[in-house]
Amino acid sequence: MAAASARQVNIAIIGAGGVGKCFLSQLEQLAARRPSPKLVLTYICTSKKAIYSTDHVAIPIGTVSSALASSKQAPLALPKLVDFLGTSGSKTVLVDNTSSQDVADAYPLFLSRGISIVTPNKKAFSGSYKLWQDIFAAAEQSGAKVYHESSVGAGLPVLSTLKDLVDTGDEVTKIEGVFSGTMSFLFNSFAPTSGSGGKWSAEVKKAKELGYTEPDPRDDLNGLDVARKLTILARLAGLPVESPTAFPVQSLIPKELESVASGDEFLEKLPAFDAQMEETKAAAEKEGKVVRFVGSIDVATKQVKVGLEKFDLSHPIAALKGSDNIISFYTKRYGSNPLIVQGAGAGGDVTAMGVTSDLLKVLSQIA
Ligand SMILES: NC(=O)C1=CN([C@@H]2O[C@H](COP(=O)(O)OP(=O)(O)OC[C@H]3O[C@@H](n4cnc5c(N)ncnc54)[C@H](OP(=O)(O)O)[C@@H]3O)[C@@H](O)[C@H]2O)C=CC1
Ligand SMILES: N[C@@H](CC=O)C(=O)O
Ligand code: NA
Repeated sequence: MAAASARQVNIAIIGAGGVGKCFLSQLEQLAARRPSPKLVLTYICTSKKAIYSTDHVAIPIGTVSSALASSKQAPLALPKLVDFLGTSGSKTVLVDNTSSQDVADAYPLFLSRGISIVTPNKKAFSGSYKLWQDIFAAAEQSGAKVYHESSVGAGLPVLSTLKDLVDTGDEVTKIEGVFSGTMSFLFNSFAPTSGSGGKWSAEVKKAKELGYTEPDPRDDLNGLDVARKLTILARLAGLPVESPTAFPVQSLIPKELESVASGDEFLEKLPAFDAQMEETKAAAEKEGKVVRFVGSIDVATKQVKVGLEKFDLSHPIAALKGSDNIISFYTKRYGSNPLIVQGAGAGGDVTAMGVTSDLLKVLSQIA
């Protein structure tokens, strides 16, 4: 076991993809800017490779990408990782930059061993309601912290805003808007309020290249990514939604492509179905409107829904740009003028910013 240090916090990272790489760069800057507590990276892995030493020696953050590429170490199995981190002698924060359900399922184990968690991964908080309860019960029992701001609206202050509304005694009646950076980008470029727009399948490819989509873009196009976000928001607003499939969710996956084997094969075959989305766009245009992918939670009636809707060209949802999300909170205090959060809802840097700011919140409480 390494020597304990009160002013040292160990960091363990799972996942070094689009968001993970941006987080590493923000962590390096943070560690350089803030000498105390000393932030020490002791473990990092992808799905196949890892870097760590049994005596928890600091891994130089700046060289992680090349060191991971040449590493011969395999990742520790999750229960072994819990033991490894739990016996370091220092407070530890796990940063989960994957979209893995297996990692998410292990959160109660990490938390019960006093390991705090920050993550943009939606799976833990939008899986079964039991997992949600187990996570917060484990954190409560051990005092470990868990923050997941980037699981909704990337780095935008969506969860912190909702939590503040609820904690200060406001009554949230409705939450609605555009919750997907990918869907926002797709419809803003495929069906813009002026001009003709690009081909649907080409825009889907672009969204993936820009790092907006889930690792498998079908998880965005089938509406499940938005359904997961609404599940998280509904639970925080006090509705014990059982799962993201417990309410109506519209999928934009063509029927014929529902069973293709991989995301890559899906992208290859998608151009043959561009006409379907063109029809949807033309139907809205006939009414002088544009089509957008939105979601809403009606707290009073307990209704949650996700899907396509048509909007007048002057509507704020129609006028969004790039990967912007717009989320309106209707509450008793705010009356008929909702509190609105708007800005980029996807992308490595803005997502990592939410994770880094969560890390700062944890540090302020544990170090
Ligand atoms: N991209 C965005 O704009 C946003 C993303 N998010 C969330 O951030 C998370 C990461 O997204 P992103 O960086 O784009 O995804 P990427 O696919 O780019 O990266 C995922 C990383 O996780 C690793 N990984 C996956 N499964 C495991 C596992 N079981 N054990 C260890 N490592 C694993 C992958 O390793 P390998 O390469 O070996 O497979 C890869 O390094 C997701 O949960 C996503 O929903 C949230 C908000 C916005
Ligand atoms: N794929 C997601 C990423 C952020 O959650 C999105 O496009 O919004
Ligand atoms: Na957020």
